[in-house]
Amino acid sequence: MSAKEVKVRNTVLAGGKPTICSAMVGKNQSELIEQAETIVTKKPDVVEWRVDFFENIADADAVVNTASSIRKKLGDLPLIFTIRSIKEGGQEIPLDESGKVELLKKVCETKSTDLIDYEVENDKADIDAIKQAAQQNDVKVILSFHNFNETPSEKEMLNKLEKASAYKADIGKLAVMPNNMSDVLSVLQITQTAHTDLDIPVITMSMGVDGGLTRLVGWKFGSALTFAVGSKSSAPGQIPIEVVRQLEGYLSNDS
Ligand SMILES: O=C1C[C@@](O)(C(=O)O)C[C@@H](O)[C@@H]1O
Repeated sequence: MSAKEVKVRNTVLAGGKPTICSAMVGKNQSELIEQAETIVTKKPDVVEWRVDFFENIADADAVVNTASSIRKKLGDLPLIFTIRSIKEGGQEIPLDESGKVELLKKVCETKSTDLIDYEVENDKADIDAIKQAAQQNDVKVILSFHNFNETPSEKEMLNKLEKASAYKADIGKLAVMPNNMSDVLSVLQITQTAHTDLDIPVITMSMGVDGGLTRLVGWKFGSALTFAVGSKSSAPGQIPIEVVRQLEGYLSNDS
């Protein structure tokens, strides 16, 4: 397997092949289980739990128990555990950064997830602590960057992905909001550049209605994962999984 591929359970995250993630955004265990059951029927390749939506996030045992109940519903589908910060488009949560880091480490130690998403702009010491707990427990780390207001310059976007690589993330991720179609082209351009030049896989998307096309064709430019709606949307512009899957079929060589 090349350094640009990450294998989690039976899913290979690379670029250049269609791979879909659906998110769960329930506020309690029963909503999450219901969403997991619906999502599984839609056959994504990966599932994300957006834990910032979980009302019991401050109770680490509740989080770990819920992760294990979700895990049972997912069969062999890889799970991404994400606490998106309010700064980068997430929900307000009753945990400060050190509480968040402790929770992420515990989730790694209890092997409750396959991947952790943490933002690349966080303190390097926190990133290193999470990376270490993850590595010891065979959990992969995605270092991500989000901007829900605008699309930074191509140079800045590439810098974020390069930083993820320099910090030894397993995968780099970038989600930004376009204000025009040139912004959408920029995301596709930097996706191709990062896919060619970096030594880790990258996940990219342009959000909103205008960015929607990146969710359909990003993999052709090297994005290793696209987020599509399996039960409920977790970001603007996400398209139902059935639509993404069908189009991917037409764009694949083996169709
Ligand atoms: O980072 C991402 C990407 C995303 O923001 C999107 O635009 O699809 C959705 C989030 O749930 C996920 O954590």
